[in-house]
Amino acid sequence: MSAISIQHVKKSYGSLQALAGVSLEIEQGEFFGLLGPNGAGKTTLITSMAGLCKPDSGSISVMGFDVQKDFRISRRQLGVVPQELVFDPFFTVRETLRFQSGYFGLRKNDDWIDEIMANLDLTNKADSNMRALSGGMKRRVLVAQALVHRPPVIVLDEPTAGVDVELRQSLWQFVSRLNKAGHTIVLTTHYLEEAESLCGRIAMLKQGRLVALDTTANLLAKHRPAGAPVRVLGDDGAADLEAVFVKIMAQAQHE
Ligand SMILES: Nc1ncnc2c1ncn2[C@@H]1O[C@H](COP(=O)(O)OP(=O)(O)OP(=O)(O)O)[C@@H](O)[C@H]1O
Repeated sequence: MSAISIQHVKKSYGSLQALAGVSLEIEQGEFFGLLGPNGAGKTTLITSMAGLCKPDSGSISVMGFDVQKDFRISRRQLGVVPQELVFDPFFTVRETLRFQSGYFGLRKNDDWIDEIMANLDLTNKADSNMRALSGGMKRRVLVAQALVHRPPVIVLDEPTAGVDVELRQSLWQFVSRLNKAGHTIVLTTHYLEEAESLCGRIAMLKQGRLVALDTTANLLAKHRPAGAPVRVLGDDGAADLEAVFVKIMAQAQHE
């Protein structure tokens, strides 16, 4: 069974086609990258996976559960870290996480909440009000919120936008650990060096269409600019994937 199965998904907003028929299987245990320029349809696809946006046609299942027909159980399989900073300013961090646990019917979740907070360096902010936190701290709480119900699949929509180096590193260490523990990770990011070093497989979207889908290693090998030296993945921290991305997007323009 795939972690996420996307079949022929189409979605339009008025005359704008945000998803033009996307099919994609993400296997359990993958660290999967969903890349594409602004407006490519990444967030629309993610909100559709979470059952929060209803495709015009096609279907999506998460861990075998259809997101429309089995909304509640499929939603439990998924932890989504949204792109926008959404929070209730009157709750403390701990209250926010308890409230989120309650949303999933979980009581007595404090041990896990403590563990998540410790991993995200939030412990000393546990009793701070959300409105008093910096943007980066709020983002950590969003990540924590996505994890309270221990979902097997974790989707991160640009989690490192506007985040400092330290949080990025601790966030990636934590997410990598979750991946090693068996969680499936789906990541969208505009930081291609992050995708290159973290993701085993990558899909690229452009104007609602899938224009590339392969392992990161294959994408790098196949689309390497002619004459460029072959390098070990990530050996100097340079974003080779950026050149690949630009090339694939330019090719897609002419199709
Ligand atoms: N609620 C909405 N109403 C109208 N148009 C929308 C809505 N949500 C998204 N769109 C449009 O659908 C297209 C895809 O948007 P989406 O947010 O999925 O792209 P994205 O790949 O996540 O972009 P970004 O990298 O900027 O976050 C865009 O052209 C966007 O303007």
